[in-house]
Amino acid sequence: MRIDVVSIFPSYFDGLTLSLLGRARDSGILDLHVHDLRDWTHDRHRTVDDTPYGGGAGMVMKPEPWGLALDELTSNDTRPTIIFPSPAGEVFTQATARELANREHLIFGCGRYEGIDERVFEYAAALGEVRLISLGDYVLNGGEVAVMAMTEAIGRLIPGVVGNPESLVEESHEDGLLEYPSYTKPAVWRDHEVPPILLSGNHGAIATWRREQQLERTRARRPDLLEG
Ligand SMILES: CN1CCC[C@H](Cn2ccc3ccc(-c4n[nH]c(N)c4C#N)cc32)C1
Repeated sequence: MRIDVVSIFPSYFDGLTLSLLGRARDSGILDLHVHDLRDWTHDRHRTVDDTPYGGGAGMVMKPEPWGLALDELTSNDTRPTIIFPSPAGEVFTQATARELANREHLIFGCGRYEGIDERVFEYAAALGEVRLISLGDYVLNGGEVAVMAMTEAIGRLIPGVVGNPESLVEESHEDGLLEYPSYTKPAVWRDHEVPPILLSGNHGAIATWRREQQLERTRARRPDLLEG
């Protein structure tokens, strides 16, 4: 999979050179490129924003640099998926991550200020599948944090990125439930004991206990996941 990220803060993504995704990039499983939107400006000040038509506070990202960036990043392939983080978008879930992990080419466009000129989304629709996606119902200052989260959630599902694929199965939201609690040595820590069932060696009973823990936690913390 190829991922292109466009941002006015490209160094935000230095963290994607670390850990699992860093190794996936080094091994060629993940072909990730981060770009500075200002590279597609031509004025002395490398301007990417301007005042909003119709008035209002703040600034809006100009369409021209985005148009040039998208033209260049989509020139070599069929139809990429072009994702713009937005508080007005569909909410990103594990199902979204699974869906996007099967795509060949993702382009993430990180907005800042009050957002990107709407015509950019209209223009992009002729170049690929456009998705406006929100990280959740709270306001961030731009799209970069969302792209970091989405890239990690998607990247870890790409075959070969996570060493043991089995670990992708028993985790929160994969089966619609929250994950069970985890423990490791020592068996007793500051008078806190590991649940004895986990030391029993009875794998059937352990599996049953873990499932019960998942249901109990989901009922208590995320009853919405059990509806419908
Ligand atoms: C119109 N609003 C006004 C308040 C400030 C906003 C700043 N901003 C500019 C670009 C941009 C992109 C994503 C997000 C964002 N916020 N919350 C989430 N879950 C997001 C996600 N994905 C926020 C963003 C823009």
